Amino acid sequence: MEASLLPNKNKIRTVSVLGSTGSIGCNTLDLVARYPDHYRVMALTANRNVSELAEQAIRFNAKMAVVADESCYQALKEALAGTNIKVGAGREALIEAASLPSDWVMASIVGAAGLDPTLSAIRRGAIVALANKECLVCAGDLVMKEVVEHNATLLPVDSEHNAIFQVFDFEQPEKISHVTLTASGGPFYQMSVEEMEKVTPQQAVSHPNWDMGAKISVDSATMMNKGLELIEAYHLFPVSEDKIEIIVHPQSVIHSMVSYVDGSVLAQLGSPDMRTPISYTLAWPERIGTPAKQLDLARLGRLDFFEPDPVRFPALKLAREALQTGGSAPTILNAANEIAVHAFLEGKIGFLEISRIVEKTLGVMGSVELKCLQTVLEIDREARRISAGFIGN
Ligand SMILES: NC(=O)C1=CN([C@@H]2O[C@H](COP(=O)(O)OP(=O)(O)OC[C@H]3O[C@@H](n4cnc5c(N)ncnc54)[C@H](OP(=O)(O)O)[C@@H]3O)[C@@H](O)[C@H]2O)C=CC1
Ligand SMILES: CC(=O)[C@@H](O)[C@H](O)COP(=O)(O)O
Ligand SMILES: [Mn+2]
Repeated sequence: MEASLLPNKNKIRTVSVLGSTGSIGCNTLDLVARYPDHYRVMALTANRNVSELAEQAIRFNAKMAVVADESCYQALKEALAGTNIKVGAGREALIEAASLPSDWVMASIVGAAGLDPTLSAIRRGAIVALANKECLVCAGDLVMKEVVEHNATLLPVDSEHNAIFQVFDFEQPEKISHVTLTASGGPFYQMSVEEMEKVTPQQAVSHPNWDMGAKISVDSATMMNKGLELIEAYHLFPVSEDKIEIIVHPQSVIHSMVSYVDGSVLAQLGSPDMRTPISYTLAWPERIGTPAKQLDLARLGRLDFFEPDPVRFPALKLAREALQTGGSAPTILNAANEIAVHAFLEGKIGFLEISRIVEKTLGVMGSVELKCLQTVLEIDREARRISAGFIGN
């Protein structure tokens, strides 16, 4: 039986948050802070944000705080001087943080950089709340194999996958006709290609419904986010690629749906606040209260749905084709996308170049079988090198 969060059962769940200074990390700690009798923090990690990490580590009395960027080590050491908090920096320290024996780990580092630490948590059989979708996109088969081998529990945090998880009948998957991922369409859903040509990073990170980190916000704007989520859903749930549909639903109220052979459609709804899906994984298998606003459907009045437009949003097609191709194609897609999004955020390329660079990189690199993690890391590195070569060309 898992740790109980019901009053009087008095069992504390220890938690580590990888990527604690980000949007998901801060929302996770916001919930943890609301239940001081139920949760204790073990490890917290960031990339470079020393001041936020140190403040969190002190506030939650963490056992360990780690920055991925080694040049930030001294600053973190100084910020935590006089405390008992162990300080670390670099990849090895990140893995050490993930390996501390917490019951529950939030995997919320952005990008493929989260793969190694997430695997460390999986390999010790922890309950892993997975926000870091890129690690499933670049190494889904290998990650899921390790989950089974190490008897880890993987709980989807991504709002769509968390929704599906809540309504998916794992006892009879053959009775599922298809699953439908909802997409907001992002900030540019009404724009023409000509208009999208000129959008700025600031416009792209202004998501209409969700408050998220810069990278995923740009992914939502290109709709690559939904492409990554298609691949994520394929690995998380026992459904084939052709049974995963995408529909644009601009209000982000229905977070996703599962359709059954008898015509029933089960959906999870809620106001767009990540504390709802995070709480579902934090308290799992129970539920806890969150400050997310209760839905007021009468006030909302209407819910809209559209077919996605593959011409203005080519990323969707690229991701589906990469999943169909299999092997290393999704790894290449993910790495090239990370490089292109970063270049866009730095003002080096235009918005429409993001998908073009991903397409060109996939065109140059053929797909190979992903036999082991080493191959994933090599393909990831090569795709980053090749896609970086397209920037400015
Ligand atoms: N935000 C959301 O609502 C949702 C996010 N997700 C997914 O969750 C993940 C996190 O997203 P989000 O919280 O928005 O991202 P943020 O950019 O807000 O936060 C990312 C976190 O990862 C850390 N980080 C960044 N780069 C590295 C690195 N190279 N090595 C180690 N740590 C690093 C950051 O540290 P620092 O602060 O020092 O830079 C920060 O703590 C992504 O995979 C995203 O797709 C999924 C669904 C919803
Ligand atoms: C909150 C969350 O899960 C994001 O992935 C969100 O879904 C992004 O919105 P889009 O539907 O615009 O991609
Ligand atoms: Mn999502």
